[in-house]
Amino acid sequence: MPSAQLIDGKAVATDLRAAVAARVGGMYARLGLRPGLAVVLVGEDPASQVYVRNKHKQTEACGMQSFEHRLPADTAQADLLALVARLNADDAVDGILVQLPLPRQIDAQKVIEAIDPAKDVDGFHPINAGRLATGQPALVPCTPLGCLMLLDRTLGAEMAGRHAVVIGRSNIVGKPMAQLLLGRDCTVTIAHSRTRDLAETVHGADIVIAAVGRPEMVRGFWIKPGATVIDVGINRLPPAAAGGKDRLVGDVNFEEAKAVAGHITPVPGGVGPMTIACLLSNTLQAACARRGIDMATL
Ligand SMILES: Nc1nc2c(c(=O)[nH]1)N[C@@H](CN(C=O)c1ccc(C(=O)N[C@@H](CCC(=O)O)C(=O)O)cc1)CN2
Repeated sequence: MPSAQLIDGKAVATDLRAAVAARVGGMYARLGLRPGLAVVLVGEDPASQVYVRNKHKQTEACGMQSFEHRLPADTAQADLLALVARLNADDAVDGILVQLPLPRQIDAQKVIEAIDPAKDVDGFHPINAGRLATGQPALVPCTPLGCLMLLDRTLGAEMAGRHAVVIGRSNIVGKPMAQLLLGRDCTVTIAHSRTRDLAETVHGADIVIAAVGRPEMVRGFWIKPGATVIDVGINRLPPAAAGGKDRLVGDVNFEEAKAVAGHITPVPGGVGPMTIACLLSNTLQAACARRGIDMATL
């Protein structure tokens, strides 16, 4: 049985963090400036706590300033908006990220729209979404940006003219991913939970981006032989055997798909590590843009 080549997101993320750290070092040596990233966590969601801790560690490891703000789960929306306003006004802060999901009493869209678009390192603000959609320079959401970097390394110019199917239409992954693929001259289909004949649609794809949030939904027989499969899903399942550990699986049935695909990302170790590496890259980009520094000169 042939087996797909694994796309090693962990290794690509390590390279990207090293490239960011080198430029941050250059910025400090020449200008005495360190980019600053503020991360806000509301509540105690266990997965979010891990992601925020990793963001803090990796931000400091690449030489940037990390400002962490932890608020209780019952924080009022007005208090979170007041914190965002303070971070917008703080010149030491180049990037602001409010960790999602937020507790129910807070309207996430209102919070996203309160962030200064120049500091919106998540790329979720409508200004950045609009810039991406119209082909202008933008801060791009980290997970789809990470997927694009993996595709650039795997397929490069071969992406042009290929049929890409994005499964999922969220503002965070599906929609920006489709825009990025259009930017690489792919023919793009956005599929979602209401798509009829999803298996058949996916079977026509040279590139599959699975971002539905349903464990192992994409089956091996859906995949066109030789296709490139990028799995964005991170689903935690109970242990296979009593006393074991939780299992992390993607939105793709990995064992089935790897027998058919040409290239595939694993879960864990595929798209996930790229998300934080791209956040650091976006923070450096925001710091340079805000201060009129040409990043290429660092
Ligand atoms: N404001 C935001 N909130 C959230 C985002 C985001 O981009 N901006 N994305 C996700 C969570 N996330 C970062 O915040 C994230 C998810 C996964 C990983 C990662 O490294 N995953 C590992 C597995 C780690 C594990 O054991 O859980 C992997 O896939 O190898 C990093 C960051 C939702 N919220």
